[in-house]
Amino acid sequence: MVLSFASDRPFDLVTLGRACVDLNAFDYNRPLEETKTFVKYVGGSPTNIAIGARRLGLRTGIIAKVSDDAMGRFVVSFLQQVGVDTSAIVIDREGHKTGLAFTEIKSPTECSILLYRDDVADLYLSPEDITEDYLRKTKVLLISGTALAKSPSREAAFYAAELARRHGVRLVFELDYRPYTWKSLYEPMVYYTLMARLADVVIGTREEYDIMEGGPGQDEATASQLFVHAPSLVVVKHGVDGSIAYTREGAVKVQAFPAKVLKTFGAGDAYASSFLYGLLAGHTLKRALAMASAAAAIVVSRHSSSEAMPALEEIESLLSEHCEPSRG
Ligand SMILES: Nc1ncnc2c1ncn2[C@@H]1O[C@H](COP(=O)(O)OP(=O)(O)OP(=O)(O)O)[C@@H](O)[C@H]1O
Ligand SMILES: O=C(O)C[C@@H](O)[C@H](O)C(=O)CO
Repeated sequence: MVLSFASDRPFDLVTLGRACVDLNAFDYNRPLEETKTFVKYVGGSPTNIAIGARRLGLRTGIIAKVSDDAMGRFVVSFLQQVGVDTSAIVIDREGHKTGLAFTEIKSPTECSILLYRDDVADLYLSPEDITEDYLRKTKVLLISGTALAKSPSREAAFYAAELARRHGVRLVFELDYRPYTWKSLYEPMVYYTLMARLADVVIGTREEYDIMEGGPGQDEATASQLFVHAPSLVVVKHGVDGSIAYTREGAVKVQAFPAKVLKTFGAGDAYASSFLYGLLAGHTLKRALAMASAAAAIVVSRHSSSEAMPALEEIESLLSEHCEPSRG
């Protein structure tokens, strides 16, 4: 087992961060300016991860703040339908809105996201909204880096991380950098570093680690610097060039799977949910990485990032198709 987890907890995974709405271009393969129709999905990286992990059979929940309107109700009701626990979702009573993401699908390789996130409800999650009892109930807490972009969500995330450590909950930090939410590059540099040092597992793209480190770095050096602190597992994603996981004992690399790509976003969320599933199921690091990579390849071939999350059989079938790697 790569990591041990507390036993006898009602939840396997709780995520903390934004619960939002994605409006994905329906008449795609054109710029956003020319897109007239959109399909509405639940979105936001930590929410997608809770949904993806639930689809694989994990018992998941999410700590978030949503608007007191139709968008907030849409998010909560979808999560309930798919079996993600919503009892720690707080309703904002001060009129802040749920974030919206308009996704542009110009071509399978040219995608972008236009976020409407001014004064969004999720960044108003506050330490008072965090319940110690809820955190005590999970094996893993995943914190999204975007939750650190602003107070009081920033303090809520650090408070939750502290409670997680106190109660033997494994802490996963997903860097999840979205440029528009931060005031300067110094902010993510400082807060990412502080959170990453507290976490057991850190997951991010090379570009996101560069933001954290304040300049271009090397994967191995990134991992070694974190191993001085709490992390024992550091995952660096390189898009279609695959990903690599470092432990104190060494590194394991996995290739991306070939995919008929519809859009590029959502890959990272599918990857995290499936990777954590693999770790919690006690698979080898190689197998957990391959499952992550397979889930990501499936989601990039589909229209959404949440409803598109694959079932275990779909991941296993892709793995066996490519005969990689052996079970562990
Ligand atoms: N075009 C692709 N085809 C197949 N697999 C892909 C593709 N892009 C990404 N992946 C897989 O998804 C993993 C994560 O992708 P990436 O490094 O782009 O993370 P990310 O930037 O967090 O994703 P996102 O775009 O969802 O924010 C990669 O390591 C790879 O396994
Ligand atoms: O909130 C966002 O950043 C957009 C997401 O909702 C979207 O589903 C995505 O980018 C997945 O990673």
